[in-house]
Amino acid sequence: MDIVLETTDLVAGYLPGVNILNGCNVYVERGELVGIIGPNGAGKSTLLKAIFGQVNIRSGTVSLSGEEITGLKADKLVTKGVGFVPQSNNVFPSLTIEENLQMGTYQKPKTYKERIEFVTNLFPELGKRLKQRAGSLSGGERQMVAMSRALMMNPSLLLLDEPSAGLSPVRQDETFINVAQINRAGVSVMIVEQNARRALQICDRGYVLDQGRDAYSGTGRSLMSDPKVIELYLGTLATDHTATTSTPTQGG
Ligand SMILES: Nc1ncnc2c1ncn2[C@@H]1O[C@H](COP(=O)(O)OP(=O)(O)OP(=O)(O)O)[C@@H](O)[C@H]1O
Repeated sequence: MDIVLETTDLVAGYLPGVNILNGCNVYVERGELVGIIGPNGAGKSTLLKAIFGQVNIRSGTVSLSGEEITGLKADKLVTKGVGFVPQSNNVFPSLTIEENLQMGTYQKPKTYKERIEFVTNLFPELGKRLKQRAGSLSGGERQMVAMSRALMMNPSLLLLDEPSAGLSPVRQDETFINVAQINRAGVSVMIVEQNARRALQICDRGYVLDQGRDAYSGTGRSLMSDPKVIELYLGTLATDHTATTSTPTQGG
């Protein structure tokens, strides 16, 4: 397996004595789109923040393509090929789309031309509106700009924290399509989502986090149709109960 990202027994938290991640093991293979779902407060966003050097890691490791990157700070991680798109405040509203994208290459300004070609090929709509201020965009369009800005550094791994949060159903759909498109362009992606069912539809694999542990893992399809996962996390809307091949990972 060609593994881009792997966390091993990750324990992390914000306040002294309170662990939010309680031994979390996840990985992303090169080219994969991996979803992290689970109940409110399970530690999904904390997992992304711990990987991206924004939460204290108390034990365990994070590796990027086999190199240990545990606890490295965000600026280092960006140069090593990790892109992170936080849930909110992820564009500079007073700057134009073009200026936002330029900020994405501030560490490697020479690559700007090549990278802007990449993102505007991916999202032609952005290319047409480069001079528009980001603050005047809809929530979904802002997410597109935020993801594009992270793509300006040509990341080998993109971490997305709830990109569909706060968007209308139509805009959520567009955002999931954009994420799938980024992945198809060759970028490995780890996405945290509250909209679990929709996320699992576009993911190659997923993890259900519960109380800071990876409780279940499997293909998107197997998780969506696993009666235990449905009962605990997805509600009662599922219709396909045929496949039950997800794996309880820690006795979950
Ligand atoms: N900055 C912080 N300081 C202290 N505790 C925090 C902080 N951020 C998050 N927490 C706590 O960590 C726990 C996990 O939060 P986290 O945001 O990782 O969960 P989540 O699974 O992403 O949940 P949600 O789906 O509701 O966003 C929660 O109990 C939360 O209150």
